Amino acid sequence: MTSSTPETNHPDLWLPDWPWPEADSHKHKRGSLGVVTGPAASTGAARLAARAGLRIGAGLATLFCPPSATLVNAAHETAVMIKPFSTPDALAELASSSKCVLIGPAAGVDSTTRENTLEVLKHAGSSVLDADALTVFKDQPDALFNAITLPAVITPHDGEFSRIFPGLLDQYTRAEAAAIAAERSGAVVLLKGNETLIAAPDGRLTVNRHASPFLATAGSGDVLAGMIAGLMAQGMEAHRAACAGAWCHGEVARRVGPGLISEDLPDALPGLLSEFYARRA
Ligand SMILES: NC(=O)C1=CN([C@@H]2O[C@H](COP(=O)(O)OP(=O)(O)OC[C@H]3O[C@@H](n4cnc5c(N)ncnc54)[C@H](O)[C@@H]3O)[C@@H](O)[C@H]2O)[C@@H](O)CC1
Ligand SMILES: Nc1ncnc2c1ncn2[C@@H]1O[C@H](COP(=O)(O)OP(=O)(O)O)[C@@H](O)[C@H]1O
Repeated sequence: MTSSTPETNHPDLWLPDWPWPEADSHKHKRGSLGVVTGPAASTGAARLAARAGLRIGAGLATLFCPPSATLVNAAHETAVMIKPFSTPDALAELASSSKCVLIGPAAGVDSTTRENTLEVLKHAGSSVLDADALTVFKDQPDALFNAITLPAVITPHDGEFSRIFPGLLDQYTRAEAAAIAAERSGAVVLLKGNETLIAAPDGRLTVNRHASPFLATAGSGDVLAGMIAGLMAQGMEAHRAACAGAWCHGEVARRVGPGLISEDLPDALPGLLSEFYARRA
């Protein structure tokens, strides 16, 4: 177990690795992101995430949805694409052609989400797991950890963290708990809160305090997961992508300020990204 003090998150840690498009880039080169939606009445969280992933630079963002959710998704989206799937095998095929897949936001706490999550972990180039994709492993967290063999980020809030790492938050500091969780799971663990801990299995440990209390609103975590997945779709290394996502999420929240709703966050990214772009070497 590490007892080291976390490094404070700052753009110097990841801005040099920002995946800017080259002059000869095209959308496929910039990286494809897939986001799995829940059934028809539970699709908003995944749409927030997909929009965030596209805004942060993924060349293609596609919602992978059960057939029942096709029309509701299609009615809401324009730049984000929609691909329905009916079975875990069909999702596996879609995941195989994605550089990163995000699953969990409003996916549903049921065996379908569990099977779909295992397919994503096996077939996507990299994965981000949030919300229900973590909760479904409450009774058997080792089944989740054993399936993590490729780059993966998990983004639990305290409730979700305690379901898959029972007792850690009672026995250790948040920094220690996140570090142990990363080592145990093999994933980068981003433990959300007003101070967010970001731990990698190799021992890197970062704390993000660049945030806003106005992030305490429904769907803001879904946007964060989408930002991280969008950066991983562009090839950014998992721990750096998680740190970059957390900082940018906090910065756009500060810019929006009082009255913030989650929809505002992705659309505040271009202003921030333009400042980053002007600073590049
Ligand atoms: N627009 C949408 O469609 C949204 C859908 N959402 C989805 O709604 C489902 C339920 O998510 P929730 O996160 O509300 O609920 P959870 O199913 O994770 O359970 C919430 C419970 O967890 C415990 N908890 C402990 N620490 C917590 C913390 N820091 N934050 C929140 N809960 C904490 C509390 O006891 C709380 O009652 C998920 O599938 C989620 O993705 C939410 O993301 C909100 C937005
Ligand atoms: N008081 C706060 N100060 C700073 N950030 C916060 C605060 N409350 C919540 N957040 C951030 O908002 C996000 C909430 O995510 P989450 O709990 O998953 O919500 P949701 O499921 O509604 O998307 C996380 O990134 C968390 O760090």
